Amino acid sequence: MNSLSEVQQKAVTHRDGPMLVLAGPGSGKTMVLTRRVQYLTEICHIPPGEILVITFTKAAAREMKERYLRLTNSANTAVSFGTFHAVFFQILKLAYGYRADNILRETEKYQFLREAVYKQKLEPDDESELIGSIAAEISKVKNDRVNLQEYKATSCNTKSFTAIFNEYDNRLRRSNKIDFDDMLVYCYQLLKERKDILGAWQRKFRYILVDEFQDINQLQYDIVRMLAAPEDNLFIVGDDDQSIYRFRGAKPEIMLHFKQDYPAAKQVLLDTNYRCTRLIVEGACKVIENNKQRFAKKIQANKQEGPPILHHKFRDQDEEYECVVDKIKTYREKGGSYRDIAILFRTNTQPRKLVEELISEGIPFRMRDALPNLYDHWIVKDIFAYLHMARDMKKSLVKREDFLQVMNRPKRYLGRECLDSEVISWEELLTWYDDKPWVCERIEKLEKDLKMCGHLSPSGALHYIRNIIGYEEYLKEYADYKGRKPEDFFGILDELKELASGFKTLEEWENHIASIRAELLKQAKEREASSDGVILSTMHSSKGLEYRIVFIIDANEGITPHKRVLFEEDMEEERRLFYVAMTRAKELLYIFSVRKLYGKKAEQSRFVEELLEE
Ligand SMILES: Nc1ncnc2c1ncn2[C@@H]1O[C@H](COP(=O)(O)OP(=O)(O)OP(=O)(O)O)[C@@H](O)[C@H]1O
Repeated sequence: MNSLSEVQQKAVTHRDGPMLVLAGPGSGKTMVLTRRVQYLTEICHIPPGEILVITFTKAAAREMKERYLRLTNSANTAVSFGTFHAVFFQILKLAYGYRADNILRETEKYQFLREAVYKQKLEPDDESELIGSIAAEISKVKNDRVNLQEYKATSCNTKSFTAIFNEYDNRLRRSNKIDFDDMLVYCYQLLKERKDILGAWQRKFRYILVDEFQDINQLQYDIVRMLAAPEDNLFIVGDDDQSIYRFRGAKPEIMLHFKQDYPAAKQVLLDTNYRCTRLIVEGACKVIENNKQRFAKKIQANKQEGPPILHHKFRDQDEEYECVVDKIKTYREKGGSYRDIAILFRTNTQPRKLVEELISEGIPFRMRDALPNLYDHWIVKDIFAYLHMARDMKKSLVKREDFLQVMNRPKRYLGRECLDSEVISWEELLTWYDDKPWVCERIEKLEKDLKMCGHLSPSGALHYIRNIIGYEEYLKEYADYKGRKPEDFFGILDELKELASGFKTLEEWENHIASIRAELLKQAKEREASSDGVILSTMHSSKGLEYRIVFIIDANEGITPHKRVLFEEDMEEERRLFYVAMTRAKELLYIFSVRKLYGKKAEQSRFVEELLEE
């Protein structure tokens, strides 16, 4: 067992009242929390049932409980380890008799929202994107306790949003369901209105410990404050530099202002990193020091200097991923385990090509996040509709469904009524519109373009569809209408072109797509069975974890930091994310950038520049 440092000891043995433990990465937060619970039960003789440890994820609660059981050498405990939602649901369960089947499942949620969206006749191009952003907005409204009447929506027009919100909420009530946000809202209302119930829970949980406090939102904080009163035995642990959930409503300023809410609060700083070698700690600190909104602190490493952080710039992703694969193979040949290695990236769409590379090289891997399928994106579906039409032109068998998908992308002024058979007849189309020469002109151009496309490789056809057929122009207008940057949509086309390169025919490409799909399914099944595999994770999902070797890939502007960053506070959050990623490495950290991304010049990430600054 590790012996505690002096400051760790001070935190662990704090007796009563509020306490803030500010901690750097790898400084032993989990260890301090578990040791403190042990101290409270074994030394202070607090009944274990009076202690509540709150974490952000189920996995963290499980991990914390297991570590505590190992520490105390026991098989079970009455200490409660749970997420905010689990704890608040327990309170609601007792008050209202809710059962687990009252909790709305994710699939039901999307079904309810989808139906509400249909009623508004919004006709989005990307239905799942719209539903996702409406779901996030509903969650924000509930969590921030915003008055819906005064709220201005961003996912769609405010009138439709209000109608969708109400429809969704009524649907929940009718089916006697609550969603995850309601758990907080209802719990807050219950404890606010029923002093007797609040009193009972205050007596039950006399000691409350909260992990990852920097990620708390307003509603969670308000409830925790009520529960902790009047004794205020609130022990909070967090690292403001690792706050990465602002987009989900986390308010790191709550931790920064904790001393104002609790002037009597004691505070300690765990500033020694026991995880990473010294050069990794120094590099990470150099980057994070560029943030202005933070508790000023100096983190030092407990470990030796170790090898330097290895930064390398590659020509393109092909060269970059080849190097990742080579290094993994070499490490493995020297007897290392795959599971010692993590490859971290900013967004979960990033590693598609890498995944293909790992599959073809036979390197096992485990993904911590689901990989969204690019081929399910509406833009990709449009492109494939064109590609299929171009292929089918040769046999004069262009399908109605493909034609319908893109007939007005770009605008050709065509109506669905002009098509009545399953296979397109160009003559009939021209006859239908013979009184509209400008439409006929467009039909003839499309026919000619498709014939042309039919002779090209997939990659050549993609270029043709984008530039000659005018799909890029259509996307520009679409982005304009949506108030988005066209680059957001062009990125999908760029990525698709990259994936298409090397395939001579559409058939060859589609066979490859099918085999990758099958392989990913197989891998997902095997994931549970075999535990050895390189870890592939977004930076967000890597929080709290540690690996001997870490690769941060595509450290480029537009990726990390993400291109959607608008304000300085978002940039600081991006920097924190990069800092979290860097501090996952125990011994070896590779940071890779590319000079060309999807065929275009790419700038190295500003975070790399900050790291390399003299
Ligand atoms: N006093 C200590 N002496 C030696 N090793 C320690 C000490 N405290 C913590 N460690 C080790 O340091 C590593 C990091 O600890 P832990 O995972 O608890 O950090 P953390 O603060 O939760 O990190 P993060 O916030 O970055 O996820 C662990 O391997 C832990 O065993």
